[in-house]
Amino acid sequence: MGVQGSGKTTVGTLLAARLGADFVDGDDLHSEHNRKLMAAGTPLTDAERLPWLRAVGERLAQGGDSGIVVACSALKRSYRDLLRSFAPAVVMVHPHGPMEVVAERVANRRHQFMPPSLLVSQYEVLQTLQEDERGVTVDLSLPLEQIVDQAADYVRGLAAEEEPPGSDRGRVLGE
Ligand SMILES: Nc1ncnc2c1ncn2[C@@H]1O[C@H](COP(=O)(O)OP(=O)(O)OP(=O)(O)O)[C@@H](O)[C@H]1O
Ligand SMILES: O=C(O)[C@H](O)[C@@H](O)[C@H](O)[C@H](O)CO
Repeated sequence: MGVQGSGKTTVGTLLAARLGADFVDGDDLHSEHNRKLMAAGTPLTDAERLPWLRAVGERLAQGGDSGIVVACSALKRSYRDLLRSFAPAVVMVHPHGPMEVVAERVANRRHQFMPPSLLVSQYEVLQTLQEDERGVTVDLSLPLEQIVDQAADYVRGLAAEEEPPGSDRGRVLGE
């Protein structure tokens, strides 16, 4: 999860490889209508995000043979509640940090539909992870390797904790 340019695709791809899981970019699940709105510099409303979040939830719920990592902004608590209604065991990884750092990154990359002008609105909408949400916040200013280490440690820690005692599913994700 995270604002545009926070590193969801980059971190998600590396994390999925580390865990041996599939990777899906939620950007690929947006409707043509939503893509056009964003490309024109119009932030999506809750109602416009809803069908997209459902599609992301369905994809999460389908999973993959060895797990799945999905990149999705999931900016509000209510959006994440919706995703959890599809996939209750989902773990959030949130690369988070100063807007100035992200602004510089988005200024230096090309995106298929997301203009840098939407970044302020993304920070305005963002609600960070709350205490009772299963997830980890990582500092997006860190080198990618460290971000992925922290995220993978968190996910593996949870997987080990949640392994039922005496289970023959002793293998921790990605090992
Ligand atoms: N920790 C990092 N250190 C340096 N550069 C980074 C880091 N994380 C991401 N980047 C760079 O920042 C840019 C944005 O990253 P990325 O595309 O992964 O973000 P995103 O959240 O998926 O964006 P969007 O949601 O807009 O698709 C890319 O050019 C990426 O290489
Ligand atoms: O929730 C939203 O406003 C949007 O869908 C975006 O956040 C994009 O999907 C994405 O992150 C592209 O940069």
